[in-house]
Amino acid sequence: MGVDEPGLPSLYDWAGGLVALRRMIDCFYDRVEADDALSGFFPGGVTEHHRGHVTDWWAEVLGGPDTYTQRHGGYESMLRHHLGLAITPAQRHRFATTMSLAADDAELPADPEFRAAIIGYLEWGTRLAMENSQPGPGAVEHAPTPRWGWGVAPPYQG
Ligand code: HEM
Repeated sequence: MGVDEPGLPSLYDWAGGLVALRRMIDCFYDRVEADDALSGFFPGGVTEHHRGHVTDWWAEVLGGPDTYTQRHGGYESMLRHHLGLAITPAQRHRFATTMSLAADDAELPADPEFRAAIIGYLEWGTRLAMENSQPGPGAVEHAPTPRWGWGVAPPYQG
């Protein structure tokens, strides 16, 4: 169940759990590897290690198991990976739209409520990643891993 939305399934369960999220992440990085704007971030291709860790991050954010916090270093580790990348607005936009396409590739649920929720997280997360990737201080150094929910448009329960 969602961490703070009693009576509603978590976004993680709605997506189809870890297997479905891994499918989305694989579709995403397969596209990234062929993308002129994004492939340069991953010289030599996107490793199995990276794909697995990012899947665990998304699973935790969407209300699944807290594996990323327990085993991969949590928020601080995710933040560290983005420091200094100097992500541009165009690269951020490409990243977000590519994930939306990957959700289609992976045949995640296509209902408006689920897609609105994950796109909301993507807009939020990519903008934070872009800000935190710029030179100089400014990033929030310690925080819990975020937990995302349905927001203002949960599944309709007439
Ligand atoms: C919702 C937005 C994002 C999420 C959830 C996310 C998630 C993550 C996570 C969890 C890691 C660490 C993986 C590990 O523990 O090994 C990571 C690393 C990385 N991310 Fe992101 N990221 C986001 C946005 C971006 C954007 C916009 C870019 C670039 C355009 C980017 C580029 C990278 C790169 C290059 C690394 C690996 C750095 C390295 O291995 O040194 N990320 N990301």
